[in-house]
Amino acid sequence: MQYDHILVRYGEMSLKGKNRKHFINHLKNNIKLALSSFSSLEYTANRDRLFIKLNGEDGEKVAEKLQTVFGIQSFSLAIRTKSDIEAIKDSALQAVKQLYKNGDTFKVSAKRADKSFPLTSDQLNYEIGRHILIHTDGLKVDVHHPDINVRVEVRPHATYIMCKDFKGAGGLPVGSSGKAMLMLSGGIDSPVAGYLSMKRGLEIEAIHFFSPPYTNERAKQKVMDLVEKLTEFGGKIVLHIVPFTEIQVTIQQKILENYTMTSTRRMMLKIADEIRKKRGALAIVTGESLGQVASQTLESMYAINEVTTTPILRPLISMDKNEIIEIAEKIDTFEISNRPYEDCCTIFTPASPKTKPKREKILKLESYVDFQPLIQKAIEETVTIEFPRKHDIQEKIEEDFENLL
Ligand SMILES: Nc1ncnc2c1ncn2[C@@H]1O[C@H](COP(=O)(O)OP(=O)(O)OP(=O)(O)O)[C@@H](O)[C@H]1O
Repeated sequence: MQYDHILVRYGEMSLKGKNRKHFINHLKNNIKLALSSFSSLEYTANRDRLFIKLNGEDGEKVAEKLQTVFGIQSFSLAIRTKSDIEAIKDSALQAVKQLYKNGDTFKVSAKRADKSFPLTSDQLNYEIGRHILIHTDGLKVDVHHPDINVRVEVRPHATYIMCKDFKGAGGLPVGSSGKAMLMLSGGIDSPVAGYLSMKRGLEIEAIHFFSPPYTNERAKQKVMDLVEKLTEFGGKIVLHIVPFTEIQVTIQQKILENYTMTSTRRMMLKIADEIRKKRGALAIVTGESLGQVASQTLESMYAINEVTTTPILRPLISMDKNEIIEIAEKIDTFEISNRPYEDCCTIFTPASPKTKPKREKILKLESYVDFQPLIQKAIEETVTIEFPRKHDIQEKIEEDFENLL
């Protein structure tokens, strides 16, 4: 007997009383997007579960994709049957027969969402367990550490039998906490910051500052590949590529050398905030971690942050570099970030940037330069790209189709 459904258990959001519907809708849409290459799937959701009908799609392959979707606590491959004790016993037996090997142990964990069902959960455990024992060889009961846990959920319209469970990605559905702008360099940290904000339910739009000819097309491609990778955790991501050369060159020419880095960061933040307003987001996310480099001391953050009152979210603030790298490896961005193409900050970094810049001093230094027209021009010339790009989806569908043949 083949698995014909996947039963999804919601994560933390099931705690959030009034917002539940809103969370479930986001989750359902995100799941549909993540599984869009499996065209036969059908979805239904209720207050505590989401059901995916496989309609012949490969359950294991669907499960692999589902594991990256935030807002899922766990999910199981399931067999759906009638809510009738004989049908349940028979399906449970078939499910176990597919899985067990000689010497394995099992237990039955039955739950009734339908309290009018004539047997209690304990009676169900007993009846189903007995049936399995009678009709198999070399299988024993172990209620504490079984090799196979046969979960049975009796619902009013059907019963689901599950022996194969998967851990979900946890967190909240992307988009359910609103939208923020992610300042994305080509480095290791900012993609990880993006991933962690998505985990807490934020939809992100990425902003990258690009300084041709000082930075080349491959540096831009690296950022696009990072965005593409992040879409695996939450569907669509818009990337804004801001031409930054004129501003950086002006800073080099007009600002005291050891304050150029502070000024560069301030200009980036100002522009990011303007784009944020246009795009209707409520926060800016960065990959800063306290004390990691000159621009990330508390004094630097104080001087840089002065340009906006918008909340700046720094999910990595308390993390050590090796902890950040561990996540980057897990989410598969580390290798992309490690490609050798430099971004605009690396190239323009002064020999000895001020680690404790003074806010008053940078304000004074910048007051001699009219940055506003340059900022406006950079915003007007910003290029916006949506990921995953349409042709990527088409290619993916074609690739999957070829694999089927
Ligand atoms: N070219 C850029 N475009 C967009 N955001 C940037 C750029 N450079 C830096 N940032 C933002 O500023 C943060 C701090 O950058 P910085 O270069 O000081 O630190 P980092 O530890 O090297 O960060 P990362 O590994 O993300 O590059 C980055 O995490 C990112 O959010």
